[in-house]
Amino acid sequence: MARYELVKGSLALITLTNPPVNALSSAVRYGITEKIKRALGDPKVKAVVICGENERFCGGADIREFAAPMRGHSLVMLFDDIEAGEKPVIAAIEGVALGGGFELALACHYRIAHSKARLGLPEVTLGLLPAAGGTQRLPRLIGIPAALELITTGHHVSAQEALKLGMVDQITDENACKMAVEFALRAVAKPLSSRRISTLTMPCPPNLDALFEAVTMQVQKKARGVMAPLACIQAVRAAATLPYSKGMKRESELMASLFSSSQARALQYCFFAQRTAGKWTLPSGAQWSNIKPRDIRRAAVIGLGTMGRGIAVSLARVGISVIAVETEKKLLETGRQMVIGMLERDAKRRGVTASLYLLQFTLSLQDVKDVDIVIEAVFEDMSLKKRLFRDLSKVCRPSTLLYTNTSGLDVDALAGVTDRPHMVAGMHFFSPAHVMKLLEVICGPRSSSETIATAMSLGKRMGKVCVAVGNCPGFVGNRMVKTYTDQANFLLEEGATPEQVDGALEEFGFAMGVFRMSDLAGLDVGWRIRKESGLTGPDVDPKDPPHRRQGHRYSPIPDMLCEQGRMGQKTGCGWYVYEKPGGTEAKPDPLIQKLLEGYRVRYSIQPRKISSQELIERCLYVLANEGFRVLEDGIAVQPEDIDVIYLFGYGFPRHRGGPMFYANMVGLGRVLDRLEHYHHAHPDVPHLKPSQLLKKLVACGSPPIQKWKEHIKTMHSHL
Ligand SMILES: CCCCCCCC(=O)CC(=O)SCCNC(=O)CCNC(=O)[C@H](O)C(C)(C)COP(=O)(O)OP(=O)(O)OC[C@H]1O[C@@H](n2cnc3c(N)ncnc32)[C@H](O)[C@@H]1OP(=O)(O)O
Ligand SMILES: NC(=O)C1=CN([C@@H]2O[C@H](COP(=O)(O)OP(=O)(O)OC[C@H]3O[C@@H](n4cnc5c(N)ncnc54)[C@H](O)[C@@H]3O)[C@@H](O)[C@H]2O)C=CC1
Repeated sequence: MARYELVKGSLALITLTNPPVNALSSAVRYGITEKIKRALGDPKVKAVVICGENERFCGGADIREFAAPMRGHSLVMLFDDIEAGEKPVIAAIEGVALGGGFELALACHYRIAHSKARLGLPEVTLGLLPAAGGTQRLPRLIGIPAALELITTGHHVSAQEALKLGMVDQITDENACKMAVEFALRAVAKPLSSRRISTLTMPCPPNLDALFEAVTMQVQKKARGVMAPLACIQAVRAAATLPYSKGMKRESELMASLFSSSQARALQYCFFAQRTAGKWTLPSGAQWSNIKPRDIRRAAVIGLGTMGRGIAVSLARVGISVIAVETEKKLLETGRQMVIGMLERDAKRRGVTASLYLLQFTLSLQDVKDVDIVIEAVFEDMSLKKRLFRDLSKVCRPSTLLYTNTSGLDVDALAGVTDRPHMVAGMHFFSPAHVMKLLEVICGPRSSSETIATAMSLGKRMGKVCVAVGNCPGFVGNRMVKTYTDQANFLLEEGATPEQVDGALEEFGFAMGVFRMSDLAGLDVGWRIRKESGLTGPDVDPKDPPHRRQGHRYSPIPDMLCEQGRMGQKTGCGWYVYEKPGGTEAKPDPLIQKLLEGYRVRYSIQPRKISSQELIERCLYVLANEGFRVLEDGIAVQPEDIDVIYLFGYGFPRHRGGPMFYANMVGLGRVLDRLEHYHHAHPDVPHLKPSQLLKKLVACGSPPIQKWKEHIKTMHSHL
């Protein structure tokens, strides 16, 4: 786990050997401790270089080991020994130096980094703090403000930035290890006292209290209820106010309070869930590792509305040429200007040149005949989309793959009108498509493995987190979110207000509650979908009373808002009122209060006071319940896929892990009990009826989430 070599007769080269990221597992910690002892004790050795195998210095502690209490050699003692040693130790940083890996580098006397390396202390993103001296050494090295920024956000920095901040001593385009060896030979003669970071005097700005207060407020605003960033601030404050040894003690106490917290477990689960979702498998046996995706160079985007524009930008900024198609000159021109503006702003932010030469705009579908793929983003209208897919199969060459960005229509029905049903699938982007990280890739029953692999790999190339899911109305995300918004609407009928429901959800950790989010997205989006599925509009069965549709309870309140032209932020009012159309500051609207009161009177609903507990349980347990049904139906293969969709597409608070992980944390037995209770109270809401899978898991003793897969019938997979 750590290799030892004597080079140039007087240098010990210690290489961490724990692929793929040389994580500091207990075996690695043991290995380095032994090798450092040997190097420091060998009179032939005058200096030491530490590097990592496969051009990666170290990705930090082995996160998998955090599931159990930490055992084995202590990093803190090892790092103190390295720093206190009388021989210069040089960290040769290639690839990454993150978390414990960067703390190891901070304990060394010098740091040489490759120009492409990335460095940082991302522990906070795992619900922890850098507890191997990171919170004490980094502020001493680069000052309190910069250290606070890095430690509380977990941001990685480039080697160039690290050099500017003083985190490394030198950067190189050559092999960092070779450079470090040469550097070490020169360092032998130099005194080490000024190189021991723990002994440096802390550079303290004069207004220390104000600084800590401002950062605390910033953190509380950005990540409400999240513990780790606040603990990070306290640890850095200790560095600023206490001697090193006392600061280390405080760092360790704060880490102990985080280490076994539910937030840390949730955040670490998110880290692995994201990686698990990237490893998709189809029932045919095709998977991420054995199917070659097509190389995509030219794409067409049909429809330059809200979504088409973002999709065009996402493609062009990774070097894919785009032909965008619209129906009218005016719409094409508006779309063109928007896309160009978005690309230019994006390029400016990234310090690159906007790749405008990759864009082409047309009113003729014939122009897409030679592209590798088409992504359709026209109105959510099945007959329009079918017409378009028929035309596309006539226009495009036989090898062109066809994708739809529908938010919930049947992908297979679209495949069925083409001459190439196996080459059709869904690529469901989220709005705004050039910003949101999630991409649901929808596998129709006839979609080929290559079609799916190509969408997944293209998504990754565009910087998306891709999740492969099956084909059903709303797929995973929108199918589930309907149950959540339905509950929120029912709660309004029963006595809650939009601000009460949103307040409870925001307190839980959502950046925006369900009603504020609907106002932002536009209420007309859901209205159009409800009309399309016959829940409102002329297709409604006239025998259905207003609060019942298709045999179940239905809330017509959102439709009533749309009928009044209250479409959300864009019209200046929706569930809330805004200062102007397009305004963002939501204020409670007395007209909504009146509308709700009138509704309750008309349907003889006695309003009641609803607790935050009920608001959260009804909205979130029903969400997880539908997640269990999604798993049961084989629309998602594993709970991690659902959670990743909710984390990246719906703003589910990361420190809660996602709806399925949250249900697991609450306890499946409790979720089942509460759903039974609410279903008993509202028998006309089928989504409150506990799913079979939930009952089965509880009957099996509520296994941990990683084991649920064993209880899901994979032979029914629709992927
Ligand atoms: C009281 C107790 C006191 C304890 C004191 C200890 C305090 C500490 O020292 C705390 C820490 O370090 S916490 C760890 C901090 N490090 C990180 O957060 C880095 C996590 N890794 C990454 O960002 C990317 O993997 C990275 C950028 C490194 C590489 O990205 P890639 O996209 O190239 O590769 P991935 O697909 O992400 O990863 C490849 C495989 O490696 C696994 N992995 C990555 N980092 C790991 C890590 N740190 N520990 C364990 N496994 C890790 C990753 O899961 C993936 O595995 P497979 O999915 O099986 O292939
Ligand atoms: N808006 C959203 O938040 C999301 C929407 N979607 C889906 O993306 C699709 C597009 O939605 P939006 O961009 O919001 O709609 P939009 O109404 O903003 O834009 C649709 C555009 O398609 C154009 N169009 C219509 N027929 C066309 C044709 N035959 N050829 C070329 N262009 C044509 C229209 O002129 C319009 O500019 C829909 O299927 C929607 O369900 C998916 C995810 C999120």
